[in-house]
Amino acid sequence: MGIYFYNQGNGGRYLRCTDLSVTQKCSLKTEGKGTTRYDDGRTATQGTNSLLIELLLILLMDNEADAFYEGLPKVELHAHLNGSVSFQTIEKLIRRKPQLNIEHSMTAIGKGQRRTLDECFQVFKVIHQLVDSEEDIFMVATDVIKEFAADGVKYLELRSTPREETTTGLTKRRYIETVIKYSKLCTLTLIIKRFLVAIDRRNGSQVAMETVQLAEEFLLSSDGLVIGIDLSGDPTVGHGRDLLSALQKAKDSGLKLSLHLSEVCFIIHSHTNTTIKLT
Ligand SMILES: CNc1ncnc2c1ncn2[C@@H]1O[C@H](COP(=O)(O)O)[C@@H](O)[C@H]1O
Repeated sequence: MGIYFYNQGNGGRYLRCTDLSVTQKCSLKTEGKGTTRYDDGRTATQGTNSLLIELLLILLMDNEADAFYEGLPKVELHAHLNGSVSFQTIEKLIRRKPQLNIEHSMTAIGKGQRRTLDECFQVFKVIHQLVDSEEDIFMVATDVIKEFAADGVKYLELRSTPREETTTGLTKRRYIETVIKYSKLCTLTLIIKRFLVAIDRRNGSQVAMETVQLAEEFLLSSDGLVIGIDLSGDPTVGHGRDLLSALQKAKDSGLKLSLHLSEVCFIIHSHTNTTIKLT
């Protein structure tokens, strides 16, 4: 492990620690003493200040913990495709569609920011504007899978709501085909991929039934990639009861069910006697 700090020529002093996998750089107020070394052509001095060493060890431990957690094999069972788009991919999408005037702040909820449930669902609407063609969906699905793989995910269940867009010619069938296309193409990534076709409860029972029919077709034709149905969407809209027959149909045809239900408080005016055995 090397621990040293160096001058960058602009008067700034930087601390850097290196072991086999970690390089950490940070600016420091404290001055240190030591011998001069060369690092990438810059002058460097070895630190002897114990406070600095202590700080370096903390930084290293943080990095080692990150590396440890990154390396752990994981399963990801709740990834909405358009809820998993990284900053970098959003950047590419924004560049593709400058006419939309979409800014990063409109596509994500920053750390510590508070939003209402309604505002959260508005974010998805903005992302959907950016992801509205086969090319966009293919790029998003590819990036999301690669990023999960890089994060140590070994089993990934992606879910997404098929959409049709008349302006780009996108159909719901092509949407699903495009999401699973990369999963079929990529054999190198050591990650098991599965896909759930999502029902957005806002679209009502008729669309839910059509979505189940589409999912049934893919259950039979996608070589095991499409395995189930996800019920999602704004929980304040509509009533889960109206979707029960679609969910029952899905269950009867062998599709697995993953349901967002009862996420908000309602005053219950009426009950349903229908139950679906989930296991
Ligand atoms: C409490 N969290 C949540 N509850 C309910 N639905 C959610 C959700 N988080 C995401 N979605 C659903 O996922 C869609 C975006 O991804 P896809 O376009 O389908 O890939 C959202 O529009 C919403 O329907």
